[in-house]
Amino acid sequence: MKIFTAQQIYEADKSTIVNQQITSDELMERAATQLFTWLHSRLQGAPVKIHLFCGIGNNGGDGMVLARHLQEHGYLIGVHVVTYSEKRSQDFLLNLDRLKERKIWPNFIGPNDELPKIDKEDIIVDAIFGIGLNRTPDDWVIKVIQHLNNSRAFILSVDIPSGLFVDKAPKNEDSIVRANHVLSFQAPKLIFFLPQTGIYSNQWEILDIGLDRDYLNSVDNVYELIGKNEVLPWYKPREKFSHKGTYGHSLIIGGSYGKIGAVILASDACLNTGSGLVTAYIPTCGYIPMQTALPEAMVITDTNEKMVSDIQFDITPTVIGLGIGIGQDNITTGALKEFLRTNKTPLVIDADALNIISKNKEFLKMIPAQSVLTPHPKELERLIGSWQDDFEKLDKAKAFSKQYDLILVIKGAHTITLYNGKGYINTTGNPGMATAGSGDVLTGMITGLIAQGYDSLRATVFAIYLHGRSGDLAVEQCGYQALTASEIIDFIGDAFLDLFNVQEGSGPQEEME
Ligand SMILES: NC(=O)C1=CN([C@@H]2O[C@H](COP(=O)(O)OP(=O)(O)OC[C@H]3O[C@@H](n4cnc5c(N)ncnc54)[C@H](O)[C@@H]3O)[C@@H](O)[C@H]2O)[C@@H](O)CC1
Ligand SMILES: [K+]
Repeated sequence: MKIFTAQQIYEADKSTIVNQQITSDELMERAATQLFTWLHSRLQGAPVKIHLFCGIGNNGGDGMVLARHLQEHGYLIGVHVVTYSEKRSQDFLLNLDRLKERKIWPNFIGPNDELPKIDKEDIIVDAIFGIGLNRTPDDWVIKVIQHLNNSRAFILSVDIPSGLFVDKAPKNEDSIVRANHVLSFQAPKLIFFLPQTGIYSNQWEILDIGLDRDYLNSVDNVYELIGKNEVLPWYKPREKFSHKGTYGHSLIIGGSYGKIGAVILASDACLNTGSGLVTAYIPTCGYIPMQTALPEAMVITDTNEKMVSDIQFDITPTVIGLGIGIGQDNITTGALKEFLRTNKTPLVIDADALNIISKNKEFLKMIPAQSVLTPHPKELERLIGSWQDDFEKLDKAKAFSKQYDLILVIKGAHTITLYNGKGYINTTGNPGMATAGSGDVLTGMITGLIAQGYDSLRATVFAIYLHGRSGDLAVEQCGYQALTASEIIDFIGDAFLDLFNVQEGSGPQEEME
């Protein structure tokens, strides 16, 4: 599902008006009627007080239309207009008049006015600012926003929580409405998925307001939301006359004394994702545990007992997963340098291999093009430097990925894969997956898909989806706290099966938890 910039949404708005031969007022009516239908189907006429806080732009206009429909259906409403500017939009004014015609007199709030009393049992509709916000609201408007947040009433935000920008980071966190629920028009917004701004939308939902399909389909979007609908077409069915060689040979290089488990997890995940063969390359201390824990995997041992010291093997792997549990000893750093100097096989690089590379940036040029890097936030910072906010992080990460022609994964609640100037935002997964070894499992899964012939970008995005889905299915059985990396592996098969389950799923249309 595409994610659009504010500019693209305004363009879609315009082309809808032209191609569907409607007025902007009719489009607003359509959007706000959807808001009303949503609310009405849940409230069923309940005598709860609904406070509508409206701005003076089109977001406020939506609020005005909603107020009219609510009043026509007998709801108990209070309409408050936050008059933060003289430049009121035409459609706002039109709908203000329509309210007045129905003898509804809004309460106009200016800089020095007393704020209305809100009970915690009331409902607030937040239609102060939408995607048109272009600077931090004035201090008195921030006070109004704080008043809403402090009321403890349920807040329903129209389009986005007021105070958030669509394409940049907010400057003052007090200036943002903390929405319990957001009804967003037509398409999800990037801010829902970034850690700094996502916290303001507890839940979000998309209302399809029928914007021009042709225009939306033709738009070149930077970010895409990845759910089942996006990954399912990529799935490669197994051929009847295939054999294990058809599905590639993955080599997992890593491990050190005390960290052999990481390689076991990655290798196990790799096998469960469908890699035809898996070989682990580990220090000798790991030989027995590895062979015992995972009889399906083959093992090549380093000459060093406790760490990887000299990477030598006589197999021809399809892909190599590198760095899990490998440590950062100088000996291992030297081995990594030697290995990278001659290696031509695509890599999936994780954990301490990333840390070693961060300390030796000259190694970056030796990584084969379109290899995959899977840093967690600290590792990412070591690679690309620090950032001011999530938007700068994305820009820096995109530039890094372009510079070295690498696929860069930004792990988080919504893991984002960056490549070639584009970003793929994952929708599966849950906080139970923030657990030891979860990343090793992901590395094994990405490696396993590349082994089977998925191109590196699709393999990465698909594996991240499946990894999250495995975690979501696992958590239903064991709960958040008891979810371990091994449990995630146990559910990889179910995550594959779930791709073909049409009743359930984790499409991006679903509400967030
Ligand atoms: N584009 C679409 O598809 C549709 C948009 N609609 C609504 O229209 C909204 C966008 O409306 P607008 O573009 O009028 O913008 P907003 O209603 O978000 O903001 C109002 C205006 O205030 C001004 N402003 C920005 N920051 C300010 C600040 N800090 N202090 C004072 N004034 C400030 C700007 O001129 C801005 O246009 C959407 O979020 C949505 O709710 C809907 O009516 C349905 C159709
Ligand atoms: K809003």
